[in-house]
Amino acid sequence: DDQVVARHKALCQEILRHNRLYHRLDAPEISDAEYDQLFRELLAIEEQYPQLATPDSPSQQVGAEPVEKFSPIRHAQPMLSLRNVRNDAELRDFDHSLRTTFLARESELEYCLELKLDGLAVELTYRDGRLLQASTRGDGITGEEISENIRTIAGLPKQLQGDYPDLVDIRGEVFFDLDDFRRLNQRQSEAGLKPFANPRNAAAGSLRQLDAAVTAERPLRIFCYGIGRLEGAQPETQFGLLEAMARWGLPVNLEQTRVVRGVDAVARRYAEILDSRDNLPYEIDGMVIKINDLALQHEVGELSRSPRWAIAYKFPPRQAETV
Ligand SMILES: Cc1ccc2cc(C(N)=O)cc(O)c2n1
Repeated sequence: DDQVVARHKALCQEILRHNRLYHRLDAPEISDAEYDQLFRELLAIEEQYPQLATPDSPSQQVGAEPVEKFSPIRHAQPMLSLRNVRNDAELRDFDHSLRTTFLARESELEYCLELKLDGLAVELTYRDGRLLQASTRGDGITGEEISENIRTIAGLPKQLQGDYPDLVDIRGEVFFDLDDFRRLNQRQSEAGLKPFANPRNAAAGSLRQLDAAVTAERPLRIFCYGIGRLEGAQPETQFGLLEAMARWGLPVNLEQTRVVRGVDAVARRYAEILDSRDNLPYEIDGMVIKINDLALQHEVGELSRSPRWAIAYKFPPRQAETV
């Protein structure tokens, strides 16, 4: 009767709307349990009134659903996380422990200093200069396969150029420019959708979209900062590695990177960045400090989950916005 037909129509609309929100915008408004309840009610009505199970009913499209999740990718070399220091005293401990314990050198160490982008870490595997696959960091050992989505990032070359290696795992941070982030949230609100809490969540949400067409509408950026496997000539220093990646055509934040000697110069650069971070077009949450000489990095080695030769010097949490 009319009431059943009306209920069936309402269920179809609600279910199709949820599919769009969930699969295309990664912003569901009802829980999976509520969604399942709607679907069960729809199937019950169509069991009683088979004529309602028309081709455009959600019940006829099951199976056509895009993949519910990403396939797992095991990183050939684990993607290590960075330990943190939060003040100059801890920074000096880090430097002192390196110079005395591991390198038995009292002389000053040379460090490569980068901005620490507040985004999502990814790994890009290039074979013969072409992007073979891309994955999120995940737990450092296994990530999610997101090659389709990564390919939508403007500025990321499909083909490396120059003296690129036969095979290289590039590590980088995917992020949003602040202006693009604000515009995206404007669009979210206009579409009656939940805005993203911060640029990092927006980058993660945009990159982990099941539908790459949605990712393509998101102006994601990437800065490459390191490598895993590299079959080819090894650069001598961290800065040299960054220059090589830039030469191959990869986006690298070279002009914001410094090589300095001694911990005092590290502290000075940190103060400089902390002071000027609000002028940057993207969010950073600190500075990355790495021993510049790659042979020394290998000599110093790694802890279970983090390099011994690197540290993140984090900024203090932002003061609550003064109203
Ligand atoms: C080894 C390592 C791990 C995480 C990193 C993260 C960033 C970053 N978020 O910018 C930069 C780096 O050079 C990193 N380096």
